[in-house]
Amino acid sequence: MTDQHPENHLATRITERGPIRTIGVIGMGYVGIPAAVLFADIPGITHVYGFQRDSKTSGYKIAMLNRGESPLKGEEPGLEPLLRKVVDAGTFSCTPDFSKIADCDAVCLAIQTPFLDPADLLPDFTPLIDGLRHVGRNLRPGMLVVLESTITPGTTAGMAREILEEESGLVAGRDFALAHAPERVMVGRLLRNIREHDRIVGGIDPVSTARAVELYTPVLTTGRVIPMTATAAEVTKTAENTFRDLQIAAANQLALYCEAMGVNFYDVRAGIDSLKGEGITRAILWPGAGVGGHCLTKDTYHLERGVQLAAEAGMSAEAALDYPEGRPSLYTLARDINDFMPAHMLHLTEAALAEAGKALSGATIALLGWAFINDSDDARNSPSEPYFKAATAAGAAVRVHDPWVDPATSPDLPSPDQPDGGLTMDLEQALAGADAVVIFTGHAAYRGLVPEDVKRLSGCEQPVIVDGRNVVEPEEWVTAGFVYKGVGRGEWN
Ligand SMILES: NC(=O)c1ccc[n+]([C@@H]2O[C@H](COP(=O)([O-])OP(=O)(O)OC[C@H]3O[C@@H](n4cnc5c(N)ncnc54)[C@H](O)[C@@H]3O)[C@@H](O)[C@H]2O)c1
Ligand SMILES: CC(=O)N[C@@H]1[C@@H](OP(=O)(O)OP(=O)(O)OC[C@H]2O[C@@H](n3ccc(=O)[nH]c3=O)[C@H](O)[C@@H]2O)O[C@H](CO)[C@@H](O)[C@@H]1O
Repeated sequence: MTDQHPENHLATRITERGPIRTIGVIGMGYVGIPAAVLFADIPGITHVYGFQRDSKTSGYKIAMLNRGESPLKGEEPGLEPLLRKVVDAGTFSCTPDFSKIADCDAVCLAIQTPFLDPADLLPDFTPLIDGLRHVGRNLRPGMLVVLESTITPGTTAGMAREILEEESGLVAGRDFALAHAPERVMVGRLLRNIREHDRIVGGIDPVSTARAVELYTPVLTTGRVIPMTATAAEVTKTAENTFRDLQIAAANQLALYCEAMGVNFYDVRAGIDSLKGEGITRAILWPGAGVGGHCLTKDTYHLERGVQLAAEAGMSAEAALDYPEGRPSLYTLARDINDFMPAHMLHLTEAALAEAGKALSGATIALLGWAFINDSDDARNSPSEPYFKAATAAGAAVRVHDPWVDPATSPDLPSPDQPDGGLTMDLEQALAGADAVVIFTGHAAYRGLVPEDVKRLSGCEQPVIVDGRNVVEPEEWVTAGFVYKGVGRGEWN
């Protein structure tokens, strides 16, 4: 007998299975580890398996986690004590044995989804597909499968569903529940973000959504669950970062206009920001040397690809995208503007050196900041990198400093072929002989730079400073004999 209402079939299977007691989280990384230990700390949960493949690069995490030690870099308040608590309580264990997925009521996939090559902007779903196959082979009726990874809209109801059904012989929405619940964590506040941020939860059908809401609700403290469809959840995640990137691009473009008109962007920003009130406040962000990191540099392209795939999938006529003929996407244009900012920083450097009677070729540049974000060692997709490459190609000698990024442990070095990768944590070493000091990251250490000290350390009669994060006070540096340029600052010499 074919069930006219497959979701009722699923509801029956879920009822038969009862409340969620055993959970699996695949991918013991920045997202998976906090998710797993928070699940394991919920009263009534019997066990949480942290599934981690025993790979060369990450297999070491298995033993570490089972000892109650976190393999994550940097400070994560509360994480290790909670990990130790649930390991000691026996409610969490890490394993490479995927067959234990069959014992779970719910399985979450928190696997990385990098872009293979920034040039083609296509995501590398290989690790995620491998994880989905492991789940499919161990899938049981009534189970809930949740994708937490950041994915292209359409992936949950499309590729993921197909793989799970192919591997299991079961039918999504009839035999098992399937949903997407994107992560909004930020490194340094993983546990807090999961507990306090609202949680978007989207199923491929209402029963799947309800089961996913049941899974995540006990984890939240001040956050609330926001239910929707799986594809809407995928669009929400990618669009929330697309919008942030767009807002930054709007600030960057206005900063370029202000420079061209000899106007101080920060005066204009204060003016715009003074407009307060319901419906008229402006969300103006900050211009800078560029946009880096793992989220904003990619999520726009996930969103764009989602629209493209929907069109190619021949969605119903009304789903075809209606957009001004031949016009580029506003969002990819925003990406282009943000990706232009390192080039703008080089133009500012060249102009400032020219005012000091020097050329870019043959100049020595102290590039301050390799991390993509303030007071962090995270250098993923750092805007400093394209600047470093372009300045070096133009004949400048570039010395990179960052007080947080340790050359000995950093996977992304300015020039790996150099003994220390062209990166130093010693500011005096970086400043020695510099014709130009160029600030790329708003580290607190750079806010306290004293112009006279920097000039002395550089040994340069008329040095140059280019401020990409508005962290120094122009007048102090001009008075100390620097040629000053700053993003959005116009003429200050
Ligand atoms: N890190 C963040 O701040 C953050 C924030 C929001 C969203 N996200 C998204 O969450 C996802 C995970 O990101 P992350 O930072 O935790 O990645 P990560 O690289 O830190 O962790 C991924 C883990 O999964 C493991 N893994 C990969 N393939 C596997 C497989 N087939 N089976 C078992 N384990 C496997 C890896 O070995 C690694 O330990 C990504 O899609 C990312 O975009 C990350
Ligand atoms: C869970 C998740 O996905 N979280 C994301 C994560 O994003 P992230 O880690 O990439 O950090 P961002 O702060 O977005 O910075 C990115 C780059 O943009 C530059 N920048 C920033 C602001 C500005 O006004 N002008 C700029 O030029 C900055 O220097 C840096 O290079 O945290 C944000 C909250 O911090 C979240 O909103 C965002 O969803």
